[in-house]
Amino acid sequence: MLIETKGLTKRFGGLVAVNDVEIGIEKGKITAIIGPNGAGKSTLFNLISGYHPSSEGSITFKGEDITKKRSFNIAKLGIARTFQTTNLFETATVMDNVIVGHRLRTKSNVFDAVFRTPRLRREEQASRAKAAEVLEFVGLEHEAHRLVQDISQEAKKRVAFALALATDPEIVFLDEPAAGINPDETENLAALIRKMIDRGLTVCLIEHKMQMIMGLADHIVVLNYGKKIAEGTPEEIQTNEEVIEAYLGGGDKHAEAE
Ligand SMILES: Nc1ncnc2c1ncn2[C@@H]1O[C@H](COP(=O)(O)OP(=O)(O)OP(=O)(O)O)[C@@H](O)[C@H]1O
Repeated sequence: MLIETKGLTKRFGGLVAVNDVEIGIEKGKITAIIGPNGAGKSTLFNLISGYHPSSEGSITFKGEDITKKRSFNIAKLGIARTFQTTNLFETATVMDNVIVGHRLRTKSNVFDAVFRTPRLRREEQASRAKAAEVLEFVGLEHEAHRLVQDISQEAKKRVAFALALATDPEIVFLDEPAAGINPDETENLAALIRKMIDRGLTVCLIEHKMQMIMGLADHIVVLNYGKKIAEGTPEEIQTNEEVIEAYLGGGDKHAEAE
């Protein structure tokens, strides 16, 4: 397993958002985390990517304990993520947005910036080259110099992917990558996710669009009220009684329909 969690728990005051969760994310595969609204999916992502400290339990990446690491150091290890609402700089170009993502991996400091040292110039060039490479990968090479505010919703999703890829990750966590886009655009993004797998990446995603997930995921983990209630192949999950009950049973807000 590339990533494993054991007994992972997150409490917010009295609320147990993630409750004793054990998952394994296999290298080179697409793992989907599904569950009704408020099930703890985003919190689980936040724990693994170091945005929230866990209350209990452990997280390992390639056997190394990363439970206590901060988000910056986790990103450096090769774990990237996108957010439900990625904060892009709307009035900057697509290219500049992606360059910011790449700066995470560079070393220049204020001294370098003030004196425009060779290191800074070298790194700027490298960042630009990396941004161009990932923009081509996500199919946005022709939009690189457009302002983010002028590109389509699907293209913005691709920029978010490019930002994550610019950090040279081994695994990418995608938080609802297909939210707010139409079925054709959703299929395009699914194809991009498959392309990431073909290039040797591992993908873990949260998604409410069941049709997309069932056609894309190798392995599905289902959360409900913070607990893992099922996991398995799409076929196994679709026929799992507890999963059907979680989606169709009581409760106020449930997963959005296709
Ligand atoms: N920072 C926080 N402080 C307090 N409670 C939180 C915090 N983040 C999440 N929660 C609560 O934890 C629970 C799980 O939320 P989370 O966002 O992880 O669910 P989710 O499965 O991602 O939901 P959605 O599908 O709506 O995004 C919810 O009850 C939520 O209100």
